[in-house]
Amino acid sequence: MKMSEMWATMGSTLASFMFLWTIMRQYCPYGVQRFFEKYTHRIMSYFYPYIRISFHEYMGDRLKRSEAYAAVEAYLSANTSKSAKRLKAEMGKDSSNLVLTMDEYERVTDDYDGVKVWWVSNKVMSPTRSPMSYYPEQEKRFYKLTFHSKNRDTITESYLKHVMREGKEIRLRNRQRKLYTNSPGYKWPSYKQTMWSHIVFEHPATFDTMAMEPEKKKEIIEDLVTFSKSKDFYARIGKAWKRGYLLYGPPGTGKSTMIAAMANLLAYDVYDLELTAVKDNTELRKLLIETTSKSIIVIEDIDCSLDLTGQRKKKGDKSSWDEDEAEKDVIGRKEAKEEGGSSGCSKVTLSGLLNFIDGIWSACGGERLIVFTTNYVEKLDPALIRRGRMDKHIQLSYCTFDGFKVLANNYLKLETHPLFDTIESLIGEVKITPADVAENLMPKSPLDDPHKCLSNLIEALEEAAKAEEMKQRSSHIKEELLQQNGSIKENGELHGDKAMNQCQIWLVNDT
Ligand SMILES: Nc1ncnc2c1ncn2[C@@H]1O[C@H](COP(=O)(O)OP(=O)(O)OP(=O)(O)O)[C@@H](O)[C@H]1O
Ligand SMILES: [Mg+2]
Repeated sequence: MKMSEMWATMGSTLASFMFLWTIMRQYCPYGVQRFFEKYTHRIMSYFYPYIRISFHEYMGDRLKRSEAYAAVEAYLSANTSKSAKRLKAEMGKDSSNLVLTMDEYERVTDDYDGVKVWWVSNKVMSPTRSPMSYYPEQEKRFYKLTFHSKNRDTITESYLKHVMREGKEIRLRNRQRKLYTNSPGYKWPSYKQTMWSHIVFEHPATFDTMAMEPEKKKEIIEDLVTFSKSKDFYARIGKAWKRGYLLYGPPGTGKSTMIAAMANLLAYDVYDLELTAVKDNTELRKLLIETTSKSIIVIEDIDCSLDLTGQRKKKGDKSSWDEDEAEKDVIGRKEAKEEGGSSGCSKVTLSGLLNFIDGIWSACGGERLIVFTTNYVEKLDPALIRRGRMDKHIQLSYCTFDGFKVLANNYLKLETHPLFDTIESLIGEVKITPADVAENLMPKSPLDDPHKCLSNLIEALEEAAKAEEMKQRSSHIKEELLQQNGSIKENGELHGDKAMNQCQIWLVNDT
């Protein structure tokens, strides 16, 4: 057979198939269509020099969107949306910019190392399998990649990896970060598979707006950035890619604010784990498995979460701040949680929590920070916070002059002011939290200028200094009285109380 005759035969066979196919699509039931489609493709593939790869949005019965499809979508939206003529517009992550992607049935070309490929965005209608479904058919979207068979190796071994890597990076950059909670306040719909519920994470805190010593801030930022870039290092040393942070200090010193700043620095999601709402260790593990990488798992106020505090009831504990206040606060918080009705039913144990942090399951996912916060670090079980579990311990403390300058810049846009000297000398003498400084710097009316706000702060500092002095004098007098009575050892409590009453009377008369 001559060459020209062969082409003619092939052409007419293909034309017949195309004609048959068109008729089939219009008049035949879906099953018959699928049968003919299958065989048409087989015959065509003998003559067709191109290879096609499909990326379906949903594979089989899986409810989860295919990651490969999402990566291709992101890649095409960034790389080829300029050449596409029909585009879809969707709201971007901060609801202010539009993201453009290829519209259905649109076709674009891409060039990779001199190799040309074609992408088509497509969809088919297929019958729904669920008898409960209201709709008889459902849309199935997919992207189809076409390339010449001579470039098979370049595309399958290199180009597709490039598309996946770039697509995932674009998705990470563009995604809306989420704040997850397992709080029982949310009612889980029965069909919901996950125990986490989420909202968009939009906390404005950054390390720039955090009031703390510049060197400490720099050290923490470097630690975090190094961690986020250490995938290979962790793999080499055979350790799961995660890091524990313990943030401790008095209330209002910025522990929660720092978690938000960490999440913003690394662009991580935040999982706020309410331990008292977790039924038992199994549920805790389930929650852990459901967390994704690039995230911070937070357990706030770990000391009051459960009975994990070991030495809490030990007498004579010295805490870094007022111990009476501390004791009252622990009990107060614990009671408050119990009133909420959840604390009583949790069976999570210390060993369950330790397993959560560094057990075998904690390695799945990778690139995760685990952060505990507490007001009472010395009351925690040492096993819980030993290095290796909580790798970095960060103390957040009362406001320093450096911290004040950051807040003055945040709240009043001031870098210097004649009243700064007074504040510098006062702030070194008193214990005032950044939260209190911030509150004083906040203008209370439209008429409040920076001078007025700084004067408010000076007033608060002077009051705090006076209170501090009173406290010191009273404890000094108390000590003296106890020594005079010489009965500290035998009956310290009774004499101590009497002495305290006496000294309070003297102080009142004094002032
Ligand atoms: N170091 C800080 N830098 C900037 N702002 C701070 C800082 N500390 C506290 N603040 C301000 O005070 C408010 C309360 O701080 P935050 O909730 O972070 O304190 P906390 O240490 O978590 O307290 P708690 O122990 O009661 O949970 C924040 O909204 C923030 O505006
Ligand atoms: Mg907090």
